[in-house]
Amino acid sequence: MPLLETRDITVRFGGNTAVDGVGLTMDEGQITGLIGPNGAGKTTMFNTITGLQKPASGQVLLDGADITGLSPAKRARRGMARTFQRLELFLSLSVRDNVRVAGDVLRKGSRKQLDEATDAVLERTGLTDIAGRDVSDVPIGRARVVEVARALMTSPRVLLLDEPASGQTERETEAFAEMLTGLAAEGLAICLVEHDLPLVMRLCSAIHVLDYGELIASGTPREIRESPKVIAAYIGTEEAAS
Ligand SMILES: Nc1ncnc2c1ncn2[C@@H]1O[C@H](COP(=O)(O)OP(=O)(O)OP(=O)(O)O)[C@@H](O)[C@H]1O
Repeated sequence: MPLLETRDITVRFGGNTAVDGVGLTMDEGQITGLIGPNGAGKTTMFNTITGLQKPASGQVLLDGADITGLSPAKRARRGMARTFQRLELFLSLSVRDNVRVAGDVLRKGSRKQLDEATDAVLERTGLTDIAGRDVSDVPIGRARVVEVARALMTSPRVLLLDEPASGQTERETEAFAEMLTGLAAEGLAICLVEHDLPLVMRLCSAIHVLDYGELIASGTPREIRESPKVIAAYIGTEEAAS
């Protein structure tokens, strides 16, 4: 059974169908890609999975349980965490406090335990050296890692990342890729929305492709690369399906 599954999700904004009957799955210990040209419906799917967007129809299942009616907070307590395409950090707080605050909200335990958990996450994500800096002074590539660290503070089972590599240098992306591979190896189900297609092809075991709100392909990176529908969807965009 997949850890996370959507069944026949449709989302409409007025007369515009942003997501049209999409069913996709994410497995434990795997990095799953969700790709598609601009406006394809990727962020809308993330919003629907995490409870920020109510679908017109369809279901979201976590571990086989229907969570479609649950609030974002309840989903978070069940192990769902995400990052945002437009960074949603607390700019007046330090890196450490941005990470710590997520644990404050969701973790039980003493102050000392929370401090220790924060240190462990900062270490795990390679942020210890900049922990005391204001997040507003941190380059965007590393600020994206701060968002991931904050998500990890909730001890998620499913982690949804919305364009995490955007704004990163090549070196930062390398370190980031290594971190994601390590997190998946520890059992996390990671879903990656990302325009850096070579990165997606390299990291993901399965990829779902949206185009104009419809799921046009699901498969391994090789199947996706060779899919005529996917190639057609990307023709005319700057991104090459290679
Ligand atoms: N709140 C909203 N109100 C109205 N239309 C919306 C809203 N959010 C998204 N849309 C529309 O829904 C469609 C899907 O948008 P979405 O942001 O999910 O695409 P995306 O694949 O994440 O795009 P991008 O790669 O550019 O981030 C687009 O046509 C978009 O204009």
